[in-house]
Amino acid sequence: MASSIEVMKLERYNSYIRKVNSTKLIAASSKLLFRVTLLVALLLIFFFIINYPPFTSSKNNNTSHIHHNNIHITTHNLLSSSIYGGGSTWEKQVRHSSMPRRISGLSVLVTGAAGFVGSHCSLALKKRGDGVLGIDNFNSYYDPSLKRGRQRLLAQHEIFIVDGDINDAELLTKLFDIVPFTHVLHLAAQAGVRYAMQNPQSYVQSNIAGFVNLLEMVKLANPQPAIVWASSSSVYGLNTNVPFSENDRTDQPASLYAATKKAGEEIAHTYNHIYGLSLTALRFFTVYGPWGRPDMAYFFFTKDMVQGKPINVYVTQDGKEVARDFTYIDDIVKGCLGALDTAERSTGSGGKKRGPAQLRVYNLGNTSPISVNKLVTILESLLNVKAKKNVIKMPRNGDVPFTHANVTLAKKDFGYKPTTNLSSGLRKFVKWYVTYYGIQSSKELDSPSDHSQD
Ligand SMILES: O=C(O)[C@H]1O[C@H](OP(=O)(O)OP(=O)(O)OC[C@H]2O[C@@H](n3ccc(=O)[nH]c3=O)[C@H](O)[C@@H]2O)[C@H](O)[C@@H](O)[C@@H]1O
Repeated sequence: MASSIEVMKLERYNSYIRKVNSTKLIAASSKLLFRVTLLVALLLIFFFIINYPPFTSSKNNNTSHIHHNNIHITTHNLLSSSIYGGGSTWEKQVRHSSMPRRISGLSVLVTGAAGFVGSHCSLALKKRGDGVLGIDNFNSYYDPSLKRGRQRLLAQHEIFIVDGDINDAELLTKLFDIVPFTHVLHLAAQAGVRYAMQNPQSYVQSNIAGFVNLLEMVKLANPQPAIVWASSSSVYGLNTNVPFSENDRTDQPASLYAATKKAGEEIAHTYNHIYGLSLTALRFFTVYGPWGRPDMAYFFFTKDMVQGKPINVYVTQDGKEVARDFTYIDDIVKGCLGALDTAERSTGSGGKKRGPAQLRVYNLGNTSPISVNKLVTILESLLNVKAKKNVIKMPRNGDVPFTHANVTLAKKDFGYKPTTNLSSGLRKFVKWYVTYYGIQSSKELDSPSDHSQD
């Protein structure tokens, strides 16, 4: 009996000792955990500082005179790390997105990547194994949710778009510091011919100041990428030679938009001449297609016709039909990639020219002008609705009566050959439109007769 009591006592004592020990163990391990957490936090802070030096490298000092004039940039300067992500995740995304996945693949910075042409080109480049990094300021010139939609599409293909402005020298310098881009596809711009009368400054800010800022940064980048950029058929202005050839005069712009694009071509000449930048201007002719721009006639005609609203169809002052060389997006993308692939290297380094560099200008059009009236007829049959047309004289708002591209040069230099006619291109657009906006599809759209030209 006595011995069983002793056994119980012993057991109780043992369990007491176990409790004391485990309490000590918990206390010791929480101390250890605290120290490890502290160490990890210190290490993280250390790596953060190493990865993100302040924006005052020697390279930036070269450009500091530019920043001082720019209020927009000064604000960013203070907030830079919070605006640009400021963590290694952001930098990893930048590197990952711009890394080519094929041997001799390009590494392309696409400005305006959330735009119409920018998003299509980014996808095409990525699909063939090139590295693509986008930059876009997601401005509200037209519905930014469409731009966010394009961004989501690109993200599915592992293309990262930096939320930023081409006027931001700090940001561009940072991107060129992180990535040795081989090319810049510069498509960021204030587009639209008629809007230039409402907001002229936005054209100067994007198409002139923004372009110069980009060129200043490219000039200092090492390696210096080649630049392919979007000019416009509107530079032909009141030119009457048809079809428009690159040698025709372009000194009679009919809108401020056209004047800023023409200014871009002259600025390109200067940077090529002084700094040895390789520059190729592509004069796009009224580009249309899925994921297009809602400010363009074919897009808002579709919207208004679906909603039963009237549309204005312009005719010239003497009552003639207005026509455009409407060009399908896939053809434009092929042209952009062809121009990138044949672009020679920039020859400068450290902001100094080391030899002559390539300077090119190409028309990218469809070579078959179609009247706006005909465009409306095609839309009527695709949407199965009758348009409520107001036929009015073209207001004096910068529009030109017709455009028509001669693309011989682009064909010769990189095999450019448009293959989509307006009917089949619009069919693809309308198909996208009704799906994207959740509109009941008409029978017409589902029919298989999808004839491309040629
Ligand atoms: O190729 C180009 O250079 C330019 O093409 C388009 O400019 P635009 O050809 O004027 O395209 P839309 O604005 O879509 O106009 C197409 C046609 O519809 C006509 N239109 C426009 C608006 C309207 O209400 N009614 C109408 O008949 C215009 O006069 C024009 O002939 C783009 O908006 C520019 O950004 C681009 O640079």
